[in-house]
Amino acid sequence: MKKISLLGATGSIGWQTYDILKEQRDAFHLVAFSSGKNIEKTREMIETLQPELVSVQLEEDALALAKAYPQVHFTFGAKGLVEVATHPDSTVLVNAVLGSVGLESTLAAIRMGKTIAIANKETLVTAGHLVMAEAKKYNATILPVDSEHSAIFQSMNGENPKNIERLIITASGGSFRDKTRDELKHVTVADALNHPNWSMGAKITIDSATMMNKGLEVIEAHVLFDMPYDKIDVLLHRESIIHSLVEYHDTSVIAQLGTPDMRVPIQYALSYPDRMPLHNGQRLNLAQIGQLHFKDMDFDRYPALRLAYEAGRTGGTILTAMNAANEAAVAAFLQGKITFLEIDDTIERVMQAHHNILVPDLQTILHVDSETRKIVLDMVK
Ligand SMILES: NC(=O)C1=CN([C@@H]2O[C@H](COP(=O)(O)OP(=O)(O)OC[C@H]3O[C@@H](n4cnc5c(N)ncnc54)[C@H](OP(=O)(O)O)[C@@H]3O)[C@@H](O)[C@H]2O)C=CC1
Ligand SMILES: CC(=O)[C@@H](O)[C@H](O)COP(=O)(O)O
Ligand SMILES: [Mn+2]
Repeated sequence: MKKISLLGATGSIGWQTYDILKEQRDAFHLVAFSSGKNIEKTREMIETLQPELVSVQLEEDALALAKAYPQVHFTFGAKGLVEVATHPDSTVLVNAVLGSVGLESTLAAIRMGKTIAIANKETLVTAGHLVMAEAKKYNATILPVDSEHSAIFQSMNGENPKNIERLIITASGGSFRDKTRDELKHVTVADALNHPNWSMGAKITIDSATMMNKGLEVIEAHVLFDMPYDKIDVLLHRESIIHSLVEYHDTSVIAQLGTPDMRVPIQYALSYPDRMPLHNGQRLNLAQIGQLHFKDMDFDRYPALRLAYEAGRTGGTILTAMNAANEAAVAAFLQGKITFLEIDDTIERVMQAHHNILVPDLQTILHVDSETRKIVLDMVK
């Protein structure tokens, strides 16, 4: 029985993790979870899985829940995320919280030697060097949940990493893949949230439309698999059936395929190195699909991907600045404060003005993160 802590339980990844935990009660037990402001889902998860510890974003919600569920311990805010991540009984942390807010709790769990199943890519982008160094120091295993990185991880199974020629990360192209850049001037939030293949949280769906999601994923791959940026390519693949590929020196290419269902990489990270049947999983029928499509990436069409490669190759606090600028700009777009094309412009302006620090410590990263958010708030008001 693996004992699990879960951050971001009420989100898209968190709720799909809940789906797995409900179906696999003999294998997994949820001891602690965090949610944000969605109290209805928080209550459902408490009643179904009966954890010992729950953290919510607001103190008033924690107090109200404590009255309703006296057998559960409640906490809240940033310290609540750390308490859930470091619950003494859990050996695995699933980090499915949104944004760089997940960084400190991840580091705290790593320092306890826990296995980290990480969906929260912003943590790896903003402080990848710290996360991986601490994981090495404390012998903590980091397992990818992001579909592309799970695919790469699975395609590297049993292989010697020194034989890898390059990683090929697939990209669906997002909500606006059939539009020219000129046609993006007047797109709406509702249009942007309409992803062709995946049902995901709002922020990552917008990232997918700007291609910043792929930019974050290139950096995430560099961090997780220790690959140089000139050996990480992005390939447009409309159907999201091939989740990513690894090419080897002998020209062999190994890929992982499947219907687009995030429960597959979530469950694989939980059951690793074993596999389990997936409840109501839809099997891949390639004959029925008929054709798969591929296209080279166009960096002029998707400048956010170019910016991410630039930040990745530079390294240092520019990664934190880029990530925080993106988080703040996407939030501003979702609130109707800026247009879709202003997301890229905002990130580029922040990056151009940034004074880079090459090997930042945690305090520097947290400072750059909060200062960048203030700069963007000022730019968009
Ligand atoms: N969705 C997907 O298919 C994929 C997502 N990912 C990554 O996984 C992570 C989560 O994405 P997704 O599930 O889509 O996001 P969602 O927005 O759907 O969920 C985010 C979760 O984090 C909680 N949360 C948000 N802000 C805070 C905060 N300040 N303090 C505490 N909790 C907070 C939310 O709580 P509440 O809703 O209760 O307010 C919710 O539980 C992201 O890093 C994303 O890039 C990676 C691959 C695929
Ligand atoms: C499901 C998942 O892992 C997302 O990150 C997904 O990759 C988004 O799709 P695209 O960014 O390829 O549009
Ligand atoms: Mn992904």
